[in-house]
Amino acid sequence: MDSLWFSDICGHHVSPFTMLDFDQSCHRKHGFSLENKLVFSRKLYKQALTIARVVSPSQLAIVPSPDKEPVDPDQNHVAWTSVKQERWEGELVVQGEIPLWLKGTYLRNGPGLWHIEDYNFRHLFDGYATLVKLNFEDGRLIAGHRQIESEAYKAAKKNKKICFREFSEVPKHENFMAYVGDLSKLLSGSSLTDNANTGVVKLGDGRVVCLTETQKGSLVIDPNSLETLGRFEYSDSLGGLIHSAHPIVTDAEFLTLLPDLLKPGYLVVRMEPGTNERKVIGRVNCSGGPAPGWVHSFPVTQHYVVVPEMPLRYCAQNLLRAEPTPLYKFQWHPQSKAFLHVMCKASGKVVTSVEVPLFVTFHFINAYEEEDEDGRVTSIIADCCEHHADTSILDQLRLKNLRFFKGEDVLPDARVGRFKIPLDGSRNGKLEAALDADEHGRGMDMCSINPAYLGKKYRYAYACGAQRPCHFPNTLTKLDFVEKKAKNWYDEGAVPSEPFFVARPGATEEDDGVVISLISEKNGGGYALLLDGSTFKEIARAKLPYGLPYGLHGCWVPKK
Ligand SMILES: CC(=O)/C=C/C=C(C)/C=C/C1=C(C)CCCC1(C)C
Ligand SMILES: CC(/C=C/C=O)=C\C=C\C=O
Ligand SMILES: [Fe+2]
Repeated sequence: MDSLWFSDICGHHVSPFTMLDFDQSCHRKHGFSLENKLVFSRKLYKQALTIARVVSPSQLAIVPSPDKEPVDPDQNHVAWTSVKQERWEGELVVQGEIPLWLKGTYLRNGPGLWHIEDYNFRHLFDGYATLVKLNFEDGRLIAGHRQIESEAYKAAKKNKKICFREFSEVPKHENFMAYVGDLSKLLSGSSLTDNANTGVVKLGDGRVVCLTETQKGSLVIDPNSLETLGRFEYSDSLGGLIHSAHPIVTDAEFLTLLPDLLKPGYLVVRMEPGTNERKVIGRVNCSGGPAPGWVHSFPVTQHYVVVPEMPLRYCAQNLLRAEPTPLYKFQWHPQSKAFLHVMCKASGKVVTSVEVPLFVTFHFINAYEEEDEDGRVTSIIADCCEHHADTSILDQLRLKNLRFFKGEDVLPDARVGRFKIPLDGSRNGKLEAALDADEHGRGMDMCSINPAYLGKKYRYAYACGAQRPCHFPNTLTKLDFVEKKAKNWYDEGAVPSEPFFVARPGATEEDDGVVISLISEKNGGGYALLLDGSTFKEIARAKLPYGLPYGLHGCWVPKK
């Protein structure tokens, strides 16, 4: 049966046809019906056939993970080691002083479990989500962590194997028919992961949602118990399978981008607090390339949404592959160029699309409008953690590379990339470093700002930088875009996670507040750290009972 399938699929006579036709013809010939009768795009389907042609049945057998190598305990940093247990909660002993105004819960999400039984995952982004909380009140600190109960995680635990498509991992198929069945599930989205391991946001109505890049991976959690309450169901009929991992969330709205892989472009959508319905603000068509650029994040100004079109683009072929490619589900298309599109939030009109130098970024930091003396908006400034248009950072985030550090300086350089987008009809935008990257050791990612400055002219950002030699960002850094200086915090061998800024209630200065980070230490320990937002000096730390794995993004849930 396998070889029959293979030769059918390899047939050179294949004409464009729908899934339904395909299903019927499969059923006629082989008594095999594909589970999904969805009529899907001919284009994607033809791509599926191309992949099927290049994948030989032997490649579909269960294969050991290529990264399954003996782990050197000396290299086994707790940041890159699966979380010790499903959950824990307890009060921490605080050294220093937690300000009494700090009342609420910091939540941090990230991929904390990177194996199932003896199968080790490949990439940082594959891990099953571990949610961490730090609850501050009256100078005291209660911490906890818990695994997010996604369908993907529950199925993996039950079946002792990966059952959904993760960032780089794909369930192994027993035979070729199972592979073809999985392709149809991929196109309907049912085989995609809901492992909400990227971030966590508090909606304007108080609901707290963990997110990843698949829409189905939007899971509502309880910020106190960290229990997974269920899927956040989008009640609209916008469809699509993926969205930006970083929506812009304020008390007034939730904005996100839905990439359109079939007709390359993006829908800009908005959801009101208290609803589950996203409404379309507008649509941007891509200016180049066969597919939209990856939109892990995007920035907004007060009146505009900036839609980035990176030359690192989603790749339907790579989505369908059983084994990861060097760029996973993406492909680098330098010839397709890079663009930034600016959409008016009120009208949905694209006011400009400019070509910009090639860039690679996961994270935009902020954006704002620049005005002339008559108050007319002349340009938009958009800042991001920019990896010098070099995609190798994605490979550097493979667990094999993260777990192997022998002192070589292998972290690719990054900078604060500052785009200037003219609004006078010019066709090109500029990209320059906002400050000398040596200020932060030429490492730059995992940024936060004072949320009151979202979309507005701002002076400070907090991020992870580098003290070299290193293989991963290892400092906490305060960036000052006026003085063009950085202040750096460093603890030898420690891996700090995203510095998260919480403003002091009533503050008038942008940096009046605290910066929270969770630190994974080289000795296997870990602690919660509080820095003063202004001086960037330590004000408190509290040791955790054991070190936690590296985590990605957080949010602040103030005490009601
Ligand atoms: C953790 C992080 O930053 C990114 C996670 C990205 C994920 C889980 C992406 C998953 C995807 C699939 C499973 C298939 C569709 C493409 C894509 C969105 C990359
Ligand atoms: C850890 C990371 C991206 C996370 C995405 O959410 C990037 C690190 C880059 C290092 O320079
Ligand atoms: Fe991110």
